[in-house]
Amino acid sequence: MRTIQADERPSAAASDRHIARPAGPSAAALSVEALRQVYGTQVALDGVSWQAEPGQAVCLLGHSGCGKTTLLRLVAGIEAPTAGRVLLDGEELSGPQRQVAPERRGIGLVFQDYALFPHLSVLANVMFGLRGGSPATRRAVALAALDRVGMQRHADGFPHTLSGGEQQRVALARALAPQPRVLLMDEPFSNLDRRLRDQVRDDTMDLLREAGTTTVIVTHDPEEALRIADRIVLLRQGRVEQTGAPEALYRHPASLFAARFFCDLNEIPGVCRAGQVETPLGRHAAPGLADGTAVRVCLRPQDIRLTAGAAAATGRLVDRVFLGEAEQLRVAVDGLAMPLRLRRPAAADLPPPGTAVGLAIAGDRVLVYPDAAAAPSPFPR
Ligand SMILES: Nc1ncnc2c1ncn2[C@@H]1O[C@H](COP(=O)(O)OP(=O)(O)OP(=O)(O)O)[C@@H](O)[C@H]1O
Repeated sequence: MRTIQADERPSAAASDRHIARPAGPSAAALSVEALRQVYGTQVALDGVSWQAEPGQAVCLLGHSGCGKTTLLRLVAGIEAPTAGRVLLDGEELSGPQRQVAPERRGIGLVFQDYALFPHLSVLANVMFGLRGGSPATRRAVALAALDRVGMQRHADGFPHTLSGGEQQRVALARALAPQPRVLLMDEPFSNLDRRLRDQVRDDTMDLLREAGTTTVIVTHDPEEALRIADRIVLLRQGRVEQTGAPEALYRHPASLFAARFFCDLNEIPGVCRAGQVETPLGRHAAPGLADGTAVRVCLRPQDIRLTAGAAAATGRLVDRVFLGEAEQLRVAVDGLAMPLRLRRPAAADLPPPGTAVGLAIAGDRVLVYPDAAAAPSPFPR
């Protein structure tokens, strides 16, 4: 089955954030072509291809075990692929004939646990990866890198005296000091608590955007990918499920898997007849699906609202969960096995449970997919 590229949709180009992102002087275009990686009988990657333009931030996104870290290791050159190629500005780094050593690739790495040397000072940690030039020059370059991440005053300190966010910044300075052509980051924010994570993440992405560094970031968190990426590569069991700009993937997920990945969905089973699916919430277009196809009609909770006017359906309010700024309502609708979930800004004027309510839905936001559970898997391993 051909994977639909979200970029093929007209809205993708308009929302591609990298257009406004100038590439740094050393930033390179990275592409991986048909990468395959097999460990014994385990197929970790199977025909994976994607590109990062110079200066772009690409997020490799997917559930645990889908092959994200393996991809990073192949790009870094820590492992050689079973098949396929890695290219930097068109030059083959890994391929059937060639395997350039990691230290000769001009690629920087930030590990999940930062991997700072505990016995070296902050400054020595940053100087560690610098080659060439006099010790005084290397020291000046390392201090400048620490300055960029706001850590110069900790130059003589040691990693164990720093907070998690500070260690992350030192790791970033160490990776950026040699001016890599590409920076790879493996779950770089996952060790930080939530409040600190947002701040460090925004600061890091600002810095990388300023430097114009081509960056590949591994994450399993869809919100993080939507927030920081110019381009997302969504992986599923060693294959690319979909690639594109964050907004394109969110608005136009190419499969039920992709839709579920980015949002909690109300899923209503149905059957396609003459290009449409009849549900208790009305009739929905199902273009391109054959008569008799079992489908899932998917509605995001934020695309359903209560209305006193013309309603797609009526139901009875079951309950409300207060979420701070927002609230989730559950509404039972005749003909649906499960109550519908709605999300809206928290309001004071909620009727009591059991009240009859009208429901309006954003018809242009309804997603319809073949029901993967009712059909053979399109992703045989
Ligand atoms: N050296 C190895 N030997 C055998 N199997 C491996 C090896 N490295 C990875 N795998 C397998 O390859 C698959 C992909 O692993 P990988 O670490 O790339 O996933 P991941 O998406 O990074 O997962 P996580 O988010 O949990 O870190 C997994 O099934 C894993 O068990």
